[in-house]
Amino acid sequence: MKKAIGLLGGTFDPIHIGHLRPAIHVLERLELAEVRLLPNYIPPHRATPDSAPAHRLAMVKLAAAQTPGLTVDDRELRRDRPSYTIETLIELRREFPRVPLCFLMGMDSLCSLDRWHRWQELLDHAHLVVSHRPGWMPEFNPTIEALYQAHGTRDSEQLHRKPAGCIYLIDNPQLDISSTRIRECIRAGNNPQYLLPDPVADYIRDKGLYNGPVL
Ligand SMILES: Nc1ncnc2c1ncn2[C@@H]1O[C@H](COP(=O)(O)OP(=O)(O)OP(=O)(O)O)[C@@H](O)[C@H]1O
Ligand SMILES: O=C(O)c1ccc[n+]([C@@H]2O[C@H](COP(=O)([O-])O)[C@@H](O)[C@H]2O)c1
Repeated sequence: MKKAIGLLGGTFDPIHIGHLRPAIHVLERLELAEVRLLPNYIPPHRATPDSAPAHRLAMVKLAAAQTPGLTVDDRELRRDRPSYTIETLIELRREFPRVPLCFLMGMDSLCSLDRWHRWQELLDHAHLVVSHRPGWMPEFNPTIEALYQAHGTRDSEQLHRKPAGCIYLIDNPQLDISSTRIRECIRAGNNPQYLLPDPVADYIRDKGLYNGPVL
């Protein structure tokens, strides 16, 4: 079987170290072929992002350019409608019929997975690799608990033996960073250095995103 592909979907408004360190950790620990960063167009379950899709994509590209193994997949931005993960996974599965696909997410995303569009079908097309996130204990509601009982594994080899169907909680270094906090930091006129890659911070400053000063 070909090497597994990692997928990290997000609004990335903006992309930050809390996305990138877990992505690199998973890439290396699970020996993935790559981790594709998939910026969404219209996030299904949240308010419209502050910055336009083109800005969010540009920042994701700047972040990925610095790191071997991280690539950018802009397919959701080419669909002019809410970015439902199930549609993305079905499309990718058609392109890679037998390759293991690992959809990466933070613990916050797993805890609310039962509110995703056609969530029962997600594991037919991909594994879920879940990073711990400060403030989010793996305390599942009964539906997610049942899903985890049926699909959870502690054996990472399973992710390579099967193309889809496992939930794997990965023990990653935890970083208490969010895009919300970064937007607030910039809005308050504070310095976001070391929370996100320098080229992304420069881009935000140049474009005056999040009401920061345009230089
Ligand atoms: N610090 C973090 N540690 C682990 N996973 C994270 C972290 N930040 C984001 N993620 C995960 O990355 C994915 C994309 O996150 P998203 O782009 O919404 O970032 P965010 O920081 O949660 O944004 P916001 O604060 O705007 O809600 C989600 O699956 C989320 O759980
Ligand atoms: O498909 C859904 O219904 C769905 C609901 C919520 C989130 N998602 C996806 O989960 C990823 C993280 O979302 P977010 O809102 O935390 O940036 C991103 O790829 C979203 O498109 C998908």
